[in-house]
Amino acid sequence: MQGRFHLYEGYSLCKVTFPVRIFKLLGVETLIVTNASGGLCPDFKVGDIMLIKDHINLPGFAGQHPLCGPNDERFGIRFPCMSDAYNKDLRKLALEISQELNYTNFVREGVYCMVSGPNFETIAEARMLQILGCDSVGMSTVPEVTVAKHCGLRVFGLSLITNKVSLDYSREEKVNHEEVLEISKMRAEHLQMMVNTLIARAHLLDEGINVN
Ligand SMILES: O=P(O)(O)O[C@H]1O[C@H](CO)[C@@H](O)[C@H]1O
Ligand SMILES: Nc1nc2[nH]cnc2c(=O)[nH]1
Repeated sequence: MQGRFHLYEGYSLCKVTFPVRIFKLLGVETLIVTNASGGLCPDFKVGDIMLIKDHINLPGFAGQHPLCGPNDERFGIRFPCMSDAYNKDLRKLALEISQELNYTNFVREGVYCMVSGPNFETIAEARMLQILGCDSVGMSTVPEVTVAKHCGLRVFGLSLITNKVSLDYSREEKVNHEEVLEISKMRAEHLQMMVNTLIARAHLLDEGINVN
């Protein structure tokens, strides 16, 4: 996909995730998601690439969930397991690739949290998310991943840390969307390289071939 739909644009989560079901019907087996997010983990720097290990579906806690409503059994079961949403083998492969590409000083692993947006976090909200165990926060991805997991797609996710989320009332810098775009442009080639290499090697995992 070139771009995506967001909840904050006014689309229902059913519409936001519709393309994922189309992918499934087209025979797609693996969904690779990328996004931009704000770093909450104190160790993260702007420009880091975070391999998404897990997520927190904050809108889902409040009933904004793409699988609410009658379950379409053609896609998946009523109560899907979500404890292994991000495929372990692909994450391991991505870590190995980041070593080969000499990217280790800016590749991390962590937990992504979705909020609805469109405003960026207040300091109190950011502190709360950090306490909850979130390493980064953004306004997308989780609905698509949830629907992908529901219909049995294998998922791999990368989040680019485009800014540090303000956790301190004395900090003067303010996050803005221009910064998000600028950092995304700066890291675009590294992200492309990681994804391209991963795609080139992922099928070897399916065939049970040692990728090292
Ligand atoms: O998650 P993506 O769409 O990559 O982008 C993130 O960056 C935008 C805010 O700057 C929001 O859309 C947020 O979700
Ligand atoms: N919610 C949220 N989304 C983002 N997308 C990019 N940076 C951020 C951020 O700091 N907060």
